[in-house]
Amino acid sequence: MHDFEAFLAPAKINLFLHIVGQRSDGYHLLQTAFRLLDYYDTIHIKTTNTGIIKRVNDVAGVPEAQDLCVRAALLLQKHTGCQLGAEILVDKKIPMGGGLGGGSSDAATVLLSLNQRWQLNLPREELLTLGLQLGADVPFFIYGSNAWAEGVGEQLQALTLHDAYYVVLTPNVHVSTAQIFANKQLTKDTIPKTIAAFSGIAQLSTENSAGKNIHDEFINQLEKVVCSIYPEVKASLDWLKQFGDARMSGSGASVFLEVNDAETANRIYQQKPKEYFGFVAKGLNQHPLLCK
Ligand SMILES: C[C@@](CO)(OP(=O)(O)O)[C@H](O)COP(=O)(O)OP(=O)(O)OC[C@H]1O[C@@H](n2ccc(N)nc2=O)[C@H](O)[C@@H]1O
Ligand SMILES: Nc1ncnc2c1ncn2[C@@H]1O[C@H](COP(=O)(O)OP(=O)(O)O)[C@@H](O)[C@H]1O
Repeated sequence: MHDFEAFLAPAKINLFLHIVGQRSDGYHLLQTAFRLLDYYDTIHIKTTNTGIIKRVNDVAGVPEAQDLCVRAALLLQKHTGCQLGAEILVDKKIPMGGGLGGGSSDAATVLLSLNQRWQLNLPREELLTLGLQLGADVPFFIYGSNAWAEGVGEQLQALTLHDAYYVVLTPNVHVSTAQIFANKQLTKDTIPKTIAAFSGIAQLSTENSAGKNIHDEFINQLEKVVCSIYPEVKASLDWLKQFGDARMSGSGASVFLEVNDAETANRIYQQKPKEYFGFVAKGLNQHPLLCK
């Protein structure tokens, strides 16, 4: 690992997710609130002068050419004409395809770190536009703070959230995002909400009762459809709901419960059935690479 530098790529959860319309290309227009978590992949990067982009470890289920880290580095290289290269070691901790944004976050971390280490100094806005080419969640991870998002997730506004801890469970199923968005049961014309309405509710901190601070008006509209197709997701959500107002993140399969303190989160987590993968995380206010 000599000469490699480590860069963190945090997970995210969607505190709510509404579908408010559909674009002419079929993509759905969303409203969502993204929250960063202190649960990370680590991307180790060594810059080289060979011009070659190379992933130096195996990642189960992700061929090198499809890895979002590699694709992000190649995109940045092509966009800028940069002659430098990079060796990338991807240390995955965030479950893949679990609605926690790991792949998107890895890509954002590569764009942010190589922008510096290759001394490209592209402004944040340009990186946001580049990131969107790799996935709808990538701009959020480049944005730097928790965010209210619209469009397909690329129209971002900073969101101030109170301190909170999350119990996250990821059932061992692969949810197809495309399949869920194509489902006929999905509500696609929810009346848009305002960031002010969400912020008002999100600021309400509950002193004693767990998980009451995300109001019923702000739900994950993909959750019902995912639960009807994947009983494992429903089971883990039902388990968490014993303790409060649990939600699904993104298009699943991960589910989470927000609580006020680490003690409560750990107490709930310790009771989880052994077959569930999960973790406890603190909500972050800023991306670790973009702390002012
Ligand atoms: C719904 C979110 C919320 O964070 O889910 P997660 O990926 O985090 O679970 C994201 O916006 C997911 O965005 P992204 O990760 O780019 O979606 P993909 O997996 O590439 O999308 C797969 C397919 O789902 C459909 N799709 C996706 C996003 C969207 N806003 N409308 C859609 O209709 C499209 O058919 C697309 O081809
Ligand atoms: N570095 C990476 N980490 C995770 N997934 C990756 C990566 N590169 C490509 N992928 C692909 O992207 C898909 C979505 O990954 P991820 O962002 O973890 O989930 P989600 O979009 O559900 O939040 C994975 O199923 C995987 O095939």
